[in-house]
Formats: sequence, C-alpha cells, structure tokens
Amino acid sequence: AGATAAAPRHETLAALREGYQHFDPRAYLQNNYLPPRADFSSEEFVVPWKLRCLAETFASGEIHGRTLIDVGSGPTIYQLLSACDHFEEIVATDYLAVNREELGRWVRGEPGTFDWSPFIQHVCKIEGRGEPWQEKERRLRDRLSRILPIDVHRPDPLGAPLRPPADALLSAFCLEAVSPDRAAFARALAHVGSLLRPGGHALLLGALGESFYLAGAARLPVVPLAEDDVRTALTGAGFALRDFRSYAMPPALRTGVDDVDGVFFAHAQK
Ligand SMILES: Nc1ncnc2c1ncn2[C@@H]1O[C@@H](CSCCNC[C@@H]2Cc3ccc([N+](=O)[O-])cc3CN2)[C@@H](O)[C@H]1O
Repeated sequence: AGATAAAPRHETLAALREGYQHFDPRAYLQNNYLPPRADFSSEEFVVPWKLRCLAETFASGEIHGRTLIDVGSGPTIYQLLSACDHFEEIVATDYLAVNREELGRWVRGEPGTFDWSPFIQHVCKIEGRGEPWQEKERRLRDRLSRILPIDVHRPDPLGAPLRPPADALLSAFCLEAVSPDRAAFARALAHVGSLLRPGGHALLLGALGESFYLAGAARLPVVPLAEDDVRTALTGAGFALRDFRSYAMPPALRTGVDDVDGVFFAHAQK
C-alpha cells in the first residue's frame, strides 16, 4: 500500500523494526550513561539537567497515584528515580526482549548489570532529603513490578488496554527514535496517551534535532524534532502543556554516538 498522509509506508516501519534487531543495550548504555555524558560534576551537563527536570517536577507533590507507566524504557532506570517515590507501582515497557531482560536483571539485583549508583546518589543529593541511595534503589526495585512488551505504533501499544489506566506516563528518548516522521511521532504520542487516565500527567524527555544514533552494530534513524513539533504533537494528542524546557548539547558532549542538538523536557496533562 502506498504511504498516505496518515501513515508511513509499511516497509518504513518494517525497516525500523529490522534496525532494532541489531540494537545492543550495553553499547547504548556505554554511549549515553557513562562519561562524558554521565558527568555529575556540574549541573551544566546533560544527565544532571535531565535528573533535575524530573526531580523538580515531582518535588511539587502534584503528580502521584497508583501506577506510572514508562514507555520505551530501553535498558535504563534513571528516568524512574524521582517518580518511584510517588507511585505504588511502576510499569516499565520496551519493544525489545534484550532490553526487558536487562531491566529484569537490574530489578533482581543480579551481578553484571549496569551500575546506576552514581545516578541514584545524584538524585538523592538533589532531592535533598539525605536519603541513603540504597533505600532509593530498594524502593524502585520493589515498585518496578511489571516489565511489558510495547509497540507505540499500535493504537493499543500494550496489545490490550491498561486496566485501570495509568495515573501518569513517562517516556524518555523513545518516540522520536522509533518514528519515521513527525506525523508518526504525533500518532505514537496519541497511542501512548490512550494508556493514561483523563487528568493524568505525562512527562516526556527527548532529543531535539537528532537524525541518527548508534547502539553497537545498530545505526538507528531518528526524526529530527524542533521544540514546536513536540508542543504541536502534545496538543494534537489532547494534552494541555504544563511546562516545557530545553537544553542545548555542549560541544564536549557531541561525541559522535548521535547528532543530537539538544534535549527537551515536557510536562503535560491529559
Ligand atoms: N515500536 C516501538 N515501540 C516502543 N518502543 C520501541 C519501538 N521500537 C523500538 N523501541 C525501543 O525504543 C528505544 C528507546 S532507546 C532510543 C534512543 N534514543 C536516542 C538516543 C538516546 C539519548 C539518550 C541520552 C542523550 N543525552 O544527551 O543524554 C541523548 C540521546 C540521543 N540518542 C529502544 O529501547 C527500543 O527497544
């Protein structure tokens, strides 16, 4: 079938799915979550900036409930460190079994998994409650109770509606990296929005101006987004924008693992 204005060519999505078969979680973690990008020495670096966006948003106490769903978790848990204090259950999701397995190994505390302790220690520091980082780690492990397969290109991304719908939704660097174009990005956002209850909060972190990224043998295409593309997609998906921030990637962090110009953080409400 030809590509219509509403949907990209079937083979485009098929090519994306094929590309993800070569996604290497360890390489991906190395590229983005070790120095120089995982540099906690200054608030000017990208990881402290991302963690601060989330910590400040949850610090208001306005966002809480029973279930938070994380869309496209990949092999990472840093994005859940502030969220886990405000929800009884965290549901992680990813398209690839290798990522779901990496998350499961971390939750079970198995040896050889990625060391997130610098991230946990930093979040405890900026949350300023003097909480021992091992307690935060224990709480996230206790509450990260489901790790589900997801495909954001499906109107029902989990294959069936979430019952009850999630009270909050978080997604970090996923939608733009799995959408062939802006229309597909906007549609994927609407699809995942269906997992969220009316009035629920959505927190999005993502890449601006990115056209590709590397994850081992995989070189994945990304739809380059501008800030207004994100705003338009959110309002088009029925969200009210509550907060929008962006970060410009400094030259020192342009390491060749992608061509990211910047990072956005959006807080929206359904
Ligand atoms: N159809 C699908 N539905 C849902 N998830 C899917 C689907 N297909 C693949 N996935 C799943 O989504 C993927 C999520 S990882 C996507 C990586 N995004 C780009 C990368 C990330 C990154 C991180 C940090 C920073 N920084 O500056 O700090 C910059 C950047 C920019 N480069 C992956 O887990 C895959 O498994």
